[in-house]
Parts: sequence; C-alpha cells; structure tokens
Amino acid sequence: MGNGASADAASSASNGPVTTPLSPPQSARSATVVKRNKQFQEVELKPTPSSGSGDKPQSRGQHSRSGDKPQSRGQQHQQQTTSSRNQTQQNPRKGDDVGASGTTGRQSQPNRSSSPKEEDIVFETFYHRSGKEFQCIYQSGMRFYLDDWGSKEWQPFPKRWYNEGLLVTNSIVKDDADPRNSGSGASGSGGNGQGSQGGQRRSRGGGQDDREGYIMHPTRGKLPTYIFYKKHNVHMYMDKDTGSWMRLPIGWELNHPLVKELVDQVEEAIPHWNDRHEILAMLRSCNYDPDECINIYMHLEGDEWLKVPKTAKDAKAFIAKDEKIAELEMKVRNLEIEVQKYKAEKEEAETLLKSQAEKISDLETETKQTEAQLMVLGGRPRTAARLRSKTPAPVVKERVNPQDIETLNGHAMDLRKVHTRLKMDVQRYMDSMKDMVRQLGPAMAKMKASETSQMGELEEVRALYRKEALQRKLLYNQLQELRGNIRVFCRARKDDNATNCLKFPSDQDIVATHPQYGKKIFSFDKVFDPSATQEQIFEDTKPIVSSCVDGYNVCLMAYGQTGSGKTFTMMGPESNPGINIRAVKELFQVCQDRAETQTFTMKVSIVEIYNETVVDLLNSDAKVLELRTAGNKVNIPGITEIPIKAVDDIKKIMKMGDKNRTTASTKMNSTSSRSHLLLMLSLEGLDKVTGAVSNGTLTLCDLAGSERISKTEAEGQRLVEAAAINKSLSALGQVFTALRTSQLHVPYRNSKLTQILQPSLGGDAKACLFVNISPDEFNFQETISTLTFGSSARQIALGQAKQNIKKGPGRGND
Ligand SMILES: Nc1ncnc2c1ncn2[C@@H]1O[C@H](COP(=O)(O)OP(=O)(O)OP(=O)(O)O)[C@@H](O)[C@H]1O
Repeated sequence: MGNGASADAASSASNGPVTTPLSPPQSARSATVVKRNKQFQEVELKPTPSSGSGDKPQSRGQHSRSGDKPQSRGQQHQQQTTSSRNQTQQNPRKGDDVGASGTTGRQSQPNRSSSPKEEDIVFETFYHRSGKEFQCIYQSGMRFYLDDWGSKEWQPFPKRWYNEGLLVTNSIVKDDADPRNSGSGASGSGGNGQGSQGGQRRSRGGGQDDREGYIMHPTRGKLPTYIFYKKHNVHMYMDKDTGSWMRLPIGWELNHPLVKELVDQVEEAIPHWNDRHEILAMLRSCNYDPDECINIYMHLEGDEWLKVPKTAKDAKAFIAKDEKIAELEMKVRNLEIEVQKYKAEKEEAETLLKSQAEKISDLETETKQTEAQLMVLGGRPRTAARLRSKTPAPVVKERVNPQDIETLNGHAMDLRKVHTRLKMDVQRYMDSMKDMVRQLGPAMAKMKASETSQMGELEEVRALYRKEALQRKLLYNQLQELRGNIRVFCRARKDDNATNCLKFPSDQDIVATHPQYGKKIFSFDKVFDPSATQEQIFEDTKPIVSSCVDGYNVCLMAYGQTGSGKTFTMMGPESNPGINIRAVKELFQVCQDRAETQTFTMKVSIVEIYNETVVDLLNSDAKVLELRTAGNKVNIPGITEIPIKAVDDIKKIMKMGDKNRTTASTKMNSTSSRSHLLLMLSLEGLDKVTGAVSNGTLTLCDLAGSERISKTEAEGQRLVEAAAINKSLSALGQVFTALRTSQLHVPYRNSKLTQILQPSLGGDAKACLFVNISPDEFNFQETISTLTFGSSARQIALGQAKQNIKKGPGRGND
C-alpha cells in the first residue's frame, strides 16, 4: 500500500510493457496503469502525416524487445500479446476522425479485411499518458469516451487527447443489415425475433479480443456484450478420498449455513422467486453478492428470455405466440391500408356525385330557361289567334321569322334529348354510388370492429415499448456507470507560515520530502495544491454528487489530521462555502432541471459520532441514537429528518446542527475536531410518467482528526477520545482493505462510523475520499500516514454502482 503505485512503476521498468488485451479495464487497475504510465514516458509517440505512410508509431513491442536479456515465460507471453497489438498499431484506420491534430499515427487498428462503415461501432481503449485507460466508442465520425466515474453520459473525446496518448481499436461491431458483414462467429437474430444467438466479431485464432460480441434480444435489439474478467469466489470442499479440493455441487452448497443465509436473503426480497437452485446459480455468478443478485433479477423481471422457454415444447409455444403476434400486426397493417383505400374511393365518389349533382341542377336551370323561351316563341301565334276571335284584330306587323321558330324548336328538342340523356347518366351514377355505399357499409363496420380490437393490441405494444425504453435507460445507465470505484482526492491546505515539504509534479502526483525521512511519492485521482479554490474542488466532485438524483448512494469524506483543512473543504466559511453547501445547491439545480418529468423530496439529518456514540444534532437535547442494520441498509430509529425545499433551508439547518454540537460538546467536554460529523441527505424522486421511485442518499462526512495517540500524548478523557477515533478510523481502513481484497465478510460493524457508512461504502455506492494534508515539514509523518491511508483506499474497486429505483405502479410500467 502507501506509495505502492510508485513502487510498481519502478519495478515495472525492467519488466517491459504489460498489455492485457483480454482483460477489461478494471482488472488489476492501479498496478497496470502505472506500468503503462512508465511505457509512455519511455516511448515517444510522434504525430505522423495523415496519409498514414511514412513514420509509424513506435510500438511497445519493438521497444520492449530492444533489451538483450533472456526472456522469462511471462515475458514471452507479454511479447506475444504485445506483438499482436503492434500489428494492430501499424494499420491506421482509413478516414478515421483524428481530430484537429491529425495524429493518425497515435491510433491503431487491427489488421482487418474490411474498414469500418459509418454505422459500425468501433470499440477502443485509450491509454492516456497519465496512466489512465478509457473505454471509447467510435461511430458515425464521432468518438466518445467513458469517463471512469461519476458522469452520466458518454463524453465527447477531447481533441487534445490525440496528443496525449494512444488509441487502440479493440473491435468493430458491423452493422447487421448487410449479412456479408457477419463475421464467422456472428449470427443474426432468428426470423421470429427469438434469435438469441450472440455474435463474436472475430475468430478466436486471430489473436484479437474474443470477449466482445453482441446478442440479439427479442425486444431490446442488438446489445453489445463483453466477457469481463473478474475475480470470483469459488466454493470448494475437501474431498477426503482424493485429498483434493472439489467444487461444491449446487445441491450440497444449498446446505451450507452461509450460503443458506444468502439464498434466504434473496428469497425474502423476491418471494415469488422460489427456485433455490436458480437463486444459488445466480448468486454464484454474482460472486455471492445477494444485492447484485436481487438487482439483476429486479432489472430483468418480466424479461422475454427469462420468462421462458425451459423446454422445447415451451419454446415452440413461445415461437408460435410470437408468430401469432406478427401475423396480427400484419393484419392490422393490411386492414389499415384497406381502410385508407376505401376512404380515398369514398371521397372520390362523393366528389363525383357532387359535380354530377351540380351539372344536373345546371342542366335543369338551362332546360327551364329553354322551355320558357319556347313558350314565349311558340305560344305567340296561338295567343294572337285567340285575341283575334274576341277583339278586332289590330294591325300587327309579323316580326318573327317562322324559320327561326323552327330552328329554335329543333334546338329545344336537342336540348331535351341531352337533358334526358344526362338525367339517365346521373341516375346511373346515383345507382352505382348507392351500390358502392352499400358495399362499403359492411366493410367499414368490419374495419371499425377490427380497428377497435387492434387498438387494444396496439396499446399493449405501446406499453411494452414504454417499459422497454425505461429498461433500456436503466441498462444504459448501468453501462455508463463507471466502475463506481472510490475516488481519492488529495488536498494540501494553504499555510503561509509553513516550511513547505510538498511538491506537485502533476495534478495526480504529490511528492513529500523531509531531510531526515527522505522522499515519498503518492498518486491520487486528483491532487489539489494549496492554491486550489473551493470552486475547483467542487467541480471535480459535481458529477458524483448529482448522481444521487438518479438514485445512487453517494458519500464524500474528508480525512486528515487536525488542522489540515477538512472542515474548510467540507463546510468552508460562509463567504466561501465548501462542498456541503455547493452539493446541496447542485442537487436543487438538477432537481429543477428535471421538474417537468420528476418530483423530488429532500430530507436532511445531521449526526455526530463521538466516543462511539451517535448523537442527533437536529435534536436540541442531543439525543443518542441507535443503529440497526438490515442487509445493506442502516436504520436509525428516532432520527430527526427535516425536509428542505431551498438552499437557505440547509443553511439554517446546519446552523442549528452547529449550535446543538456546541451544546453537546460542552455537555461532553469534547472538541469538534474529536468527533465525526455526518450530514445525511436523502432524496426521493418520483417519475411523473412511469411512477418509478428513486431513492438516493448523499452523506457528507467531516471525519475526526486522524493524528495518532503517541503524538498527542493524551491522557484521561482525551485518551478515550483518541482511542475511539483510532478505533473508527482503523475500522474504516479495515473496511477498505476487506473491499480491496474482495473478502466475503466486510467488517462494517467494527465501529459506529463504518456501520453508518455501510450503504455508502458497500458494493453499490459511489464514494469520494478527500485526504487533507498540511504542507508543513513539522507534520511530515502525519502527512505520510494520511497519504498512505488515501493510497490504500484508492485501490478499492467497489464494483458497479447501482441505482435504488423501485418500479412505479403508474403508466408505462405495466
Ligand atoms: N485551503 C485552505 N485555504 C485557506 N485556509 C485554510 C485552508 N484549509 C484550511 N484552512 C484554514 O486552516 C484552519 C484549519 O482548518 P480546518 O478547521 O478546516 O481543519 P480541520 O482539518 O477541519 O481541523 P479539525 O480536525 O480540528 O476540525 C482554519 O482556520 C481554516 O480556515
């Protein structure tokens, strides 16, 4: 521990490069990271012209082979794996986005027969010269990297990084639309959507990463997969006959008391999952972690593949059901097309009918006019004759030519014929219209009936889609949920009067030098020198804080000797607040941004742990609290929880807590630096659409001073205090060690501090430890002790962080 990372770096210099193409990034993380860092110092990577010709990047393998020493087996293996990577490095991908720098020489590409297409997904690893590794994805001309903690999204790949490290292509997942792209190991989905076969994109003999592949899920579509290397517990028994250790059969293992307890725990959480063999099988795959086992089951509950089929008969029925659904969907589509067709025809016929009716009315008007004209013209002589018989005939000059009358009569006759013909046409059209309407009637009724029944099915499909979308979001979050490792930041306080013993060669390294004790180097996720501002400190913790809104348990702790700046970092002065106030502000901001879709309730409690006693600081009587552990949860019956709605509320509550702390300390004759202060925020989010409820917690912890008893030379009560602090801080160290070494039993119960922090330090949380140090040479030994503690904590892999979300009963969750 301690500066183990640096020690590794030194020892790795002679070992040559370490390339672990088959290992996921989190395996043996810190050790290999430093080794790689060393290589980057040794191998200068020069940008090459974008044509890809000319200088090739100097490969690691070439460099490592330069030594003449005979090789060990391990070295030979390293060289083999390295040489396969060298091969990949010498084939820069054509047309790749290399950023502004155009440093294609820094990128490597396996020797493949085909270049990636726009829609292909290229998996890559970026080795930053700082020693960090990042998983990257390149698609459609864009490259993203997965930050290794805290953030919620794939981040755009920074351009400057092209000059700061090496990109290694791991694999290309081809677009399935073109069957020619399928690799030998790949197989697409089955015709009925049940195709469960996964694909591996490369041949096993090709020396490439055969851990990557994909599966075609019946509802989720194409899911990238990766076979992660993880250290797993294997339960064995000693076989007396052979004298060797044998793996316990599941049936036997179920009788083991510890395993029984774990299975009971899962069964209790999911009562309807009553196949104990299955539970144990899942537990085995979860490394005997019941929480992970429960979470997997909960996330995938109702999943198509989990439901069935267990027998070939079931499988057939399942497929038949799917075919039926597909058939029904097809029917709906056809019927919808037919309805559209009928609607169009009906509209056409109606338009025609209307125009014909207009024509008829025009013709009728015309006919009436003509008849009137005829009456006028044809009736005149007869009228004149009648008049002549009664009265003496006046002298009338005949003005109308009889021939004209004849012509007009002829026209009238023609018009009548046309009129009659048109009338017959209209009648015919009307009849055919009526026929059409008669035919349409039942078809429409049929359509309506089937539409109603199909609407139900469509609604079901929609509900399924909404559920899938939610699950996809969850899985996406999981994918991006970076390894959830504890992050360790180091902050050196400002002290103008100190004899400075610290140097800061980079933002991840710190060197402490003492004329008597020599020089020590430590590395952290981030090192803040004394000039770092409160804003800068918070900026790096922001992503982890805001993930509490998504239902994660988050914990920020400040560790260090008295006077090293823990309270300054966590609380800070009113004019320049520390993490506490800024974190709450940030949480309110995130909640406000999501107000359209979610509502949040925030509650706060403040407790102090003094001499292994938990005191409620929001209770004016400084009530002593009990801790009750249930699984991974800790209940504190009777604790005061105050709801907060604005940042000002938290300020008032903190003042109240501070006042009560002073009262309590007077009562107990203690000083604030001798107790741990914990500000605990619980955040419940309700998704307005799905009804899902998320429960996140944020614990902000200002630990008691870590100085050792010998130095404080305490007596009496101070000795008891120091012993209690020692006990709790060593318990914290033991918990870190147990987590680091993946022990089945993590000793959370060894102190009140670790007990209360269990949910934030367990396998499903995100934690951030600030190690606060003084730059003064006088404090050198305490500083080294603090830095060693921080280094040890840094090597812990908490596992994937998990959200605490319960499905809601509401829409979209059915
Ligand atoms: N980065 C900093 N810049 C300026 N002043 C600082 C900084 N860090 C600490 N200080 C000052 O140093 C003094 C001690 O810091 P602080 O009280 O935060 O230490 P502590 O580790 O919390 O001590 P204790 O264990 O006694 O609570 C305070 O006066 C604080 O204002």
